[in-house]
Amino acid sequence: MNLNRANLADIILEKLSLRNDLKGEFSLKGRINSCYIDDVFPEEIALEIYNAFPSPEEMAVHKSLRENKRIAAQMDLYNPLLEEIVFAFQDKRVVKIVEEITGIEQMTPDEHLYAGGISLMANGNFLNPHLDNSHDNDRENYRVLNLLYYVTPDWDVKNGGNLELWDKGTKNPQRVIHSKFNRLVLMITNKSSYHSVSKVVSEGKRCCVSNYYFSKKPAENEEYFHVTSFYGRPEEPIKNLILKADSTLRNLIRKVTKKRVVETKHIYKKDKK
Ligand SMILES: O=C(O)CCC(=O)C(=O)O
Ligand SMILES: [Fe+2]
Repeated sequence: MNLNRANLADIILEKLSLRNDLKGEFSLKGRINSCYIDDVFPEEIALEIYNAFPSPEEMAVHKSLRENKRIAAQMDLYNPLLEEIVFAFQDKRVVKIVEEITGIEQMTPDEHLYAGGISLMANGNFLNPHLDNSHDNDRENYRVLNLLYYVTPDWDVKNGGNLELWDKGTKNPQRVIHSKFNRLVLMITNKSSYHSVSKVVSEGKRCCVSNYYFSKKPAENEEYFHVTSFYGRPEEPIKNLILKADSTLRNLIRKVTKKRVVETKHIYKKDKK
C-alpha cells in the first residue's frame, strides 16, 4: 500500500468514527479535557512510521531547565512518510471528526508546524510541566488542541517518557497517560492544561508525531494570552521559582511588544530548497 496522507487519513477517520465513546471521555468534568485511541493504524504501518524516524543526531536539540528533547519541523529533510503522517492528521475530514469528538469549533490545523512535527526523547530526556503558548505566531488564533501520536514499539510505562496531565495543578498528583505504541492522545490546550513528559529512564527512543489545531475562538469562555510557561515538578521547588520567573518575564515582554522579539525557528518553511 502506498502510504500517503490521504489514505493514512482514511484509516484515522475510520478508526475515530467507530468510537462513539470518545466524546464522553473527552469532556469528563474535573480534569483536563482529553481522550486517547489505541491501535490507530494496523501494526505494520505504525512500525513503518517508527522506522522512518531519523536518528537523534539528525534532529535539533532543545535543552534547558525546561526540557531536554529532540525535535524536527523541517519535515522534507527526512523520510517522506513522516511528512505524510504529520499531514494526515491535518486532513479536513479528520479535523471535522475531531471537532465532533472535542466539541471545539472551527479548528484549523497548523500547516506551518508552528510547534508540531516529530519529537524524539531518549534516556534522561524530559519535558517539565507547562502550559502551551496560547496563540499562533501572529497572535490571531488560539492554540486549542494537541494531537500526540506515539509510535515506539513495546514502549513500557516503566520506561518513563509518559504524558502527564496535572488535572489539579502542578502541586497535586498527576494523571499518567502511557505513551504507548500506536496510541493517539487528544488533549485540550487552554489556561489550565498543565502537562509534562516524565523523564525517560531506559534505553530506546520515545517517538511522537505531534499536531496542533488552532481556532479563532478560545477553548474556554473568556479571552486570554500567555507564552509557553514552564513550572517545576512538585519535588523541584527551586526550579519552579526559576521557571516561573522566566515565564513571567517572557509573558510581560510579549504582552508589551505584542509580537515575538526573536523570530521562532520552529516553523516549517515549505519554500526552502
Ligand atoms: O511529547 C508529548 O507527549 C507532549 C509534548 C507537548 O507537551 C507538546 O507538544 O505540547
Ligand atoms: Fe505542551
